[in-house]
Amino acid sequence: MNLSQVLLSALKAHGAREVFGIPGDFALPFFREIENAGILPLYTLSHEPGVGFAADASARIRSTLSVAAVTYGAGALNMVNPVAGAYAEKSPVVVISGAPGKGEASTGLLLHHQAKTLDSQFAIYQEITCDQARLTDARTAPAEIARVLASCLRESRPVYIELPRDMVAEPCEPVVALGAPAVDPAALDACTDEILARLAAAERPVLMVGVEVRRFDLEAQVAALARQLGIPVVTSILGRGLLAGHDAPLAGTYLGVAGDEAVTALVEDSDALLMLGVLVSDTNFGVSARQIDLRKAIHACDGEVTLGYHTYAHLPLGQVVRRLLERAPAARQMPTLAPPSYPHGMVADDAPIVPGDIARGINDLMARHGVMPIAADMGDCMFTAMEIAHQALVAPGYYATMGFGVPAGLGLQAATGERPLILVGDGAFQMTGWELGNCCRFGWDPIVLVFNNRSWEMLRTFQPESSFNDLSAWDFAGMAAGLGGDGVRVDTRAELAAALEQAVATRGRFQLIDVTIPRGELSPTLKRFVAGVKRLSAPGAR
Ligand SMILES: Cc1ncc(Cc2csc(CCOP(=O)(O)OP(=O)(O)O)c2C)c(N)n1
Ligand SMILES: [Mg+2]
Repeated sequence: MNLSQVLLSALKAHGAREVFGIPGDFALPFFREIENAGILPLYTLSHEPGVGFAADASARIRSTLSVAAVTYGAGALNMVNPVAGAYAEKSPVVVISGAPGKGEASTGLLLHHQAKTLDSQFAIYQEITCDQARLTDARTAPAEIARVLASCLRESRPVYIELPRDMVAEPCEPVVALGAPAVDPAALDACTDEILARLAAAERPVLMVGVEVRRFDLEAQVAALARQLGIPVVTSILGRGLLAGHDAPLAGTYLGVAGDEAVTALVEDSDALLMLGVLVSDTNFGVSARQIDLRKAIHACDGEVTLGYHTYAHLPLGQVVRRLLERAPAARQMPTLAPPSYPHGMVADDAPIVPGDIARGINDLMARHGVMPIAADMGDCMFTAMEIAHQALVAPGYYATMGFGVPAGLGLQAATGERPLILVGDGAFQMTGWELGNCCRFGWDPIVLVFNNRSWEMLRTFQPESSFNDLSAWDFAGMAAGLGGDGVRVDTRAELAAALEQAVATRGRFQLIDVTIPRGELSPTLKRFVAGVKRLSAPGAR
């Protein structure tokens, strides 16, 4: 085999099921190898941010690594933002960048696509990946690939592989995958015993699940653990959608002052908050009504478990969950929880549409036609997603970048074959919505709801005096046909209800519903979030 075939085979063996990418002259030879080898299907998109977001979503929904292949310089540096978001939200994306060959790198000329030096890109990617390799020697390449792919899966973070274009066809030995690092059984037992002792001594234990539970494919085990422990479960905002379809005593999503009061009280009154795979971020905890004393919490994330003032190192979450399941006593009783409730029954009348209506309309639609995986962009559409019945959701809930929604929806359909629902604001659609033009090439047919308030509304809520938050009215519905889909603008709730039914009934072409929302109208969740942030950030609030 050659180096490209070895790399592609190793990627597939480690869980990759496709490559998203855009070539360039430094990557053309590698893309030719991808196409000729047929080891992984290649989906080329139109702009590298879309490549990164699509690969990120594929990794999230399949709970394993994914691949984003680009050219050197203009391509790879164009993808820095999505990879940074994948790093922040623990999504294992393998970035493969073409690069100048040995000969050209030594000409002494400034090469096209070169920024500062030929090492600059590698240095930039060192900041947003957990491991890196430059495949400049076919003798060491298998071990380099094995190391980097093992890091990607172990850390659940992006990694970076630089592939000089004169190396792609070099004969190469296959990759031998590295095994998982050994775990100290005594430390694991001491840690799990301490966790169980704290939970047993607590009067109000609560389990909070976060992104790592999905990333390490632990939802079934964590649902079983919650049942065995007999304690209520909540998700973090970034963990929204976790345990959907699993039998777990799920109370809802913790949103602090922006969320359900009962869920907020459950978490903030707990005397033993067990956080599994939760990122302790401002979006997860920044709107806590009361400061949660994290020193009383038990936090398992990033391969460590912290209890109070001490930390157990090198304990992967999967091992901790496995050992807890083996050692936890059977629950005396299950918590009596009111199941989470979600708004239904949108009135299909001539009233204008507000974001809360969209959540109701989608909940009604899914009650009739079944759930769909959801990709949400940053903006009020993401807060509206918190009001949609709990199911698989990918959204930039912590890194909070715009542009994620449409490409992530395409990544979902490429990865799962399931038709996704995409929620995106007009501002974010202006960034990456055009990737919909690639749907017809690959047979994708997402249903896309554009929250068209002609505004950067989230910014306006924090700075209403600035007129630069006003956007003009783009006719997104009118643009759909030119991109190979169907578009309709809806101004009333009756029109929204009809458009949703029509979209579900139409397969094979993306369906874009351009939803007119009066400027200034917010989802109930965003209203509470903004009010909470303003109140908690007021002088003397804490
Ligand atoms: C890549 C990037 N650049 C800027 C910003 C900063 C921002 C956060 S929210 C927002 C406005 C979003 O407008 P949209 O119409 O999409 O949604 P809505 O507020 O509901 O009306 C901006 C510009 C972020 N997060 N990411
Ligand atoms: Mg908007």
